[in-house]
Amino acid sequence: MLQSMWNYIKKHPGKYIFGGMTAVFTSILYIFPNYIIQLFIDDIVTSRLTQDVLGRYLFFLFILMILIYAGDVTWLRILFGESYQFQKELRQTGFKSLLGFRASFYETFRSGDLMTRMTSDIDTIGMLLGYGLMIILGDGALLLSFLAVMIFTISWQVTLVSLIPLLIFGVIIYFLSKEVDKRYDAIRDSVAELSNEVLEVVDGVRVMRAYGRKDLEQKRFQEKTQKVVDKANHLAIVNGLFGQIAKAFGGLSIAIGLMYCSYLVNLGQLSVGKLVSFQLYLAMLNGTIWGMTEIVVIYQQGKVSFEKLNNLIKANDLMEADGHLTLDSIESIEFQDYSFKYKEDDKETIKNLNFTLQRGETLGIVGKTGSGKTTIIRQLLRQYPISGTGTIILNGRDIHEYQRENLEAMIGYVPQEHILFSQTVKYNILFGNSEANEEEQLPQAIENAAFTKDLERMSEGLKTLIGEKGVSISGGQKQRVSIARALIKEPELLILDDSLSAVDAKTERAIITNIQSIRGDKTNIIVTHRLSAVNQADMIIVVDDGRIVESGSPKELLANEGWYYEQFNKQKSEGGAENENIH
Ligand SMILES: Nc1ncnc2c1ncn2[C@@H]1O[C@H](COP(=O)(O)OP(=O)(O)OP(=O)(O)O)[C@@H](O)[C@H]1O
Repeated sequence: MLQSMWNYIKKHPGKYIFGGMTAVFTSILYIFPNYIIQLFIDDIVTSRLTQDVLGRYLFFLFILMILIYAGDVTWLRILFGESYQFQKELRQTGFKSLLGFRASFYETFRSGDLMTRMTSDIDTIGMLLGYGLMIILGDGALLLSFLAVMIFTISWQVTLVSLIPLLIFGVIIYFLSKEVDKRYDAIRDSVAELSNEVLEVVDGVRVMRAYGRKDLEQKRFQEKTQKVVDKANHLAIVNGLFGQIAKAFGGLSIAIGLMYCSYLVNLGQLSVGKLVSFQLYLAMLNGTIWGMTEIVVIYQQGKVSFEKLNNLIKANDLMEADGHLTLDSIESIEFQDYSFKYKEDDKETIKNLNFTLQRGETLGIVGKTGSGKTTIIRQLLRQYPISGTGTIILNGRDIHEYQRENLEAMIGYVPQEHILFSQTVKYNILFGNSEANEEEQLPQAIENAAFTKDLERMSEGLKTLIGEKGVSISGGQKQRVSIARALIKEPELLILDDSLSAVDAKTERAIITNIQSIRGDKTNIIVTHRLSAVNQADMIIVVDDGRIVESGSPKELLANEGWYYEQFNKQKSEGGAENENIH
């Protein structure tokens, strides 16, 4: 952690050198008011105080006050400004890592935990570079200057003796700091748990109400907030000890100093003015040492937070190294004896897949729920590291030889759970292709996704805000906005993963017909439970328990009289499937 802070400081040497010098200069100025008071008292004791001299002392005190104020404002502004800048850089680095991670990473980190790392942990680290450095620079410089003045202008023996309790105090603080570390770690974990709870409740509030679980959730939430309070109290006990011990040892050091000074005054070896100013220095020294103990707490908390953030930034989602080849088009996709297993599972989810898809063809993937259809799609999207056997060949080369980002740019993916942003309809569609022409491509994509009529009914049209800040749109509308987003990208490969489940059969037919007519020689993969969505496909594979159990054109599969044939007839009798125009 210190290394990364040091690296930041080294990047801005000018500001830190100027800030540091101003801090030291200002700290030295703090000595002078005490010195003036010392002269003032000695003048009273020796009856040398005149109105003139008093006026001069007051004038100097006034000037010192202004200089100290200006100095403190200058260096503190630099320090805190840079601390916010440092936080900004950490957030950007963290966010960049988040964007780079794959599905497997998000399955191990919970959202609340990620939020805590990106928000309060970074605040805590920033506090160390801002407030922490302020204490080190300000109080450190004060401490050194007070010590120097006490040793050289008053008495080094008195200074040493008075400091003994403070040294013992330092040792105690060192051991207490370890406890702070543990207890702070526990607090931030319980805060992360609380954030998870809030996110889950916000996400599932409708289901929660429908199941009458409001009171139960309230109770669970109360328990979690109570846990945070308990952990905070647990930490406060140790933090509180710091203050009490500091006061006790500080008092002891003032008492020792006072006794020793009085003894020297009696012997005539110390003036009364020096005794008073020594006590003032000692009191101020205590203040700075108290500040230095705070740095222990801030440091320990910063260390815990930094480790958490670093775990995120350095997290390895175990993806294989990126490939080097670039893609301009997708000519063919071939699965060769391909098997894949999720990290947590002990057996393979998809097994020995063999199929080929040529440019311009449409592949339908069907099968029972949980049979592995989405898992096949995830392999093409390279959401998981290689953990299976066999190969996926793209344009004659292993898929892993291609640059991931380049491959992603070729694919238009409509996932099962439709993720839309809390923005306008237009923003969500143009998200697929920000350079798309708004006069032509945008309305075309909307039309092809059969969303034009829905849009006309929306009061603000394309500017309608959807999601959190705007209107809630239906599941079927969400699906079509997502499809329009993929279509506007005009991708080489379009993947619809059960993306038509919430639209009626007529709308589904319209979308499929549109896709087939506009996609020309581009490739499509349609995963579906409704067989009518793939009755125009060039090839269909039927997946069962991760294996391809049937494959061929819709006509061939009907002739096979297997699972496809059964389902087709079942759906037809239920009025769902359309058997017209079967290939
Ligand atoms: N991230 C994951 N980690 C571990 N197992 C997973 C993961 N995702 C899916 N599975 C398991 O893999 C199997 C296949 O899931 P998959 O989502 O590919 O099926 P599917 O055919 O698309 O199902 P559906 O039709 O219901 O969408 C299931 O048993 C599922 O529990």
